[in-house]
Amino acid sequence: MNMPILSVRNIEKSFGGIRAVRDVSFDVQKGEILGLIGPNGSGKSTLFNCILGQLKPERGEVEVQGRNVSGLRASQLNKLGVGRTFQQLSVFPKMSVLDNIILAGQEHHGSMLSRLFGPGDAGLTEAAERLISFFRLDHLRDTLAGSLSYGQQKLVDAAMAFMAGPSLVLLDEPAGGVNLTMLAHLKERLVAYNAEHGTTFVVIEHNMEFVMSLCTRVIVLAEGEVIAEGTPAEIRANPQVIDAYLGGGA
Ligand SMILES: Nc1ncnc2c1ncn2[C@@H]1O[C@H](COP(=O)(O)OP(=O)(O)OP(=O)(O)O)[C@@H](O)[C@H]1O
Repeated sequence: MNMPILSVRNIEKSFGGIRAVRDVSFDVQKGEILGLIGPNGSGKSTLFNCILGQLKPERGEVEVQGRNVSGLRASQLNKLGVGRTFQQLSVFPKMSVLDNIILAGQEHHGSMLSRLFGPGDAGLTEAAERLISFFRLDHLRDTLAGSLSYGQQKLVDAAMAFMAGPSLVLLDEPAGGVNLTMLAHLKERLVAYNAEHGTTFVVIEHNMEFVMSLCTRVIVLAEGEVIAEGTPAEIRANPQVIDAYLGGGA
């Protein structure tokens, strides 16, 4: 069995009396697209933030490719090939699509990309243009990001995360607020990126259609605990999962 790209071991995180994440453990293999779902308040964001060093868990460890990364900051994780997207867009509305993506590349200076292309702007511009083409945004290259549709901005956001050439990306509700046509495009491009680059994705998502058709495996959290894990078909048919959603009113 190959070494997992991500190992989450016995993570515990409480806020006062609320045990938001309770002894959660799972592995993610290279190239997987793993969905992390669960009713509102089940601990998904807290778990993401513990993995990404934005919250300090009381207990547990996180390993990336066998290396203990507990306590590392986001910028340090970035250098190890771990990227993320946020629920809230991180594009600068008054900058063009191209400049937003180049700027993201500059922030990842010293990352895999600069090892591949060198740190010069020409390399960054070339890489940004490749991602713009990949997401089929060529016609919007010089358009201000703020004037794009929400779904198009989500594509730019993903391109920005991919500028570091990450091997693992955690996507926080990529489908939120995106219309159906753009959703299909986003999903198709994420699957294509995964197939072309072998990039591993871990996806928090409320949109069941999206998550079940995008992901190769799904983990379900309820009240801070993993209650199920399996293929999308297994998860859809799991009575405990159905109960958790109906009980949680989601
Ligand atoms: N900073 C905080 N302070 C206090 N309680 C918090 C904090 N962050 C999260 N919680 C609580 O921890 C629990 C898990 O919340 P979390 O946001 O991780 O769930 P979630 O599954 O991401 O929810 P949603 O799907 O609604 O975003 C909830 O009971 C929430 O109220």
